[in-house]
Amino acid sequence: MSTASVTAVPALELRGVSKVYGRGDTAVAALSQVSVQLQTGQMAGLLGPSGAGKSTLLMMAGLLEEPSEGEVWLQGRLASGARRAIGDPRAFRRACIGFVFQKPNLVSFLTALENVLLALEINGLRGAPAKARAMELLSYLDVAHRRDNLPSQLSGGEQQRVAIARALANRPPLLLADEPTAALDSQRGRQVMTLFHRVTRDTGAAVLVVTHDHRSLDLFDRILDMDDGHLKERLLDTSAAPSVTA
Ligand SMILES: Nc1ncnc2c1ncn2[C@@H]1O[C@H](COP(=O)(O)OP(=O)(O)OP(=O)(O)O)[C@@H](O)[C@H]1O
Repeated sequence: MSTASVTAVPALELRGVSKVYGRGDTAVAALSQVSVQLQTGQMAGLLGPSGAGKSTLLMMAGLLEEPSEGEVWLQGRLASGARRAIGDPRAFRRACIGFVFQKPNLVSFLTALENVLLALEINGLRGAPAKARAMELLSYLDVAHRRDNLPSQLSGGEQQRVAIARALANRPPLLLADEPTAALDSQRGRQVMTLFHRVTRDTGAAVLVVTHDHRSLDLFDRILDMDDGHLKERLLDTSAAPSVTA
C-alpha cells in the first residue's frame, strides 16, 4: 500500500488577496495580501473591529466581488479573474456557495416551505423531490412545523433557520455567513451558531462565519482575526470540547 499522504483540496483558498475601493486620495485598502485556506468540514469564525475587512473578505470568497490583486480558489479551481476555471461565476455561486446574512431576507409573500422550494427551483429541482428535500431541511433545522407560515409570522430565530435551510438547499460545499446572529438574543444566537456547527459536522461543508459574538467562539474549529485589512489566525486551545446541546 502506498504511504504517500493525500492532500485534501481546500474548499476555499485565498492567495495574496487585496482589495482597494476607490482611487487616489480616497482609496481604501479593505484587504491587504490575505492568504488563507479553509478545508471541508471546518467551521471558521472571522472576527475583528468594524471596518476591518470582514465583509469584504466574504464578498471575495463568495464571488460577489473581484479582488484587486491575488486569487480566489474554490474546490481546487481558480474562481477569480479572467483565467477563472469555474465557468459562469453566477451559476457556480448558485450551485456551490450558500449565503446567510444578518437579516434573513426571506421572500415576504412566500411561506417558509416556498422560500426553500424557490432556492431548489432556481437550481432545477421541482415537484415531489424538491418538496421532500425542502421538508427534510426544515425538519433538520427544527422549523418544519412552521412550513406554512409567512416570514412575518415567524420569530427572528425561526426566520434565520429558514434562511439557513434555503442556503443549504443545494448542498453547497461552502457556506458563508455574515453576522447571522447579530439580530438575535444570546440564547437564540447560540442556537443558530450551534446549527452551523451541526451543519459543518453533518454535511462536511466548509463554513465561514463573520461574527462579533464572542460567547459562541467555543463552537469554531478556527478563529481568524482581521484588523485593518490584515488576517491572522488565532491559536486555539483544542483541549476543551464545545457544548453543543444549546
Ligand atoms: N463598496 C465600498 N466602497 C468603498 N469603500 C468600501 C466599500 N465596501 C467597504 N468599504 C470600506 O472597506 C473597509 C472594510 O469594510 P468591510 O465592510 O469589509 O468591514 P467589516 O469588517 O465587515 O466592518 P463591519 O464589522 O462594520 O461590518 C472599510 O473601511 C469600508 O469603509
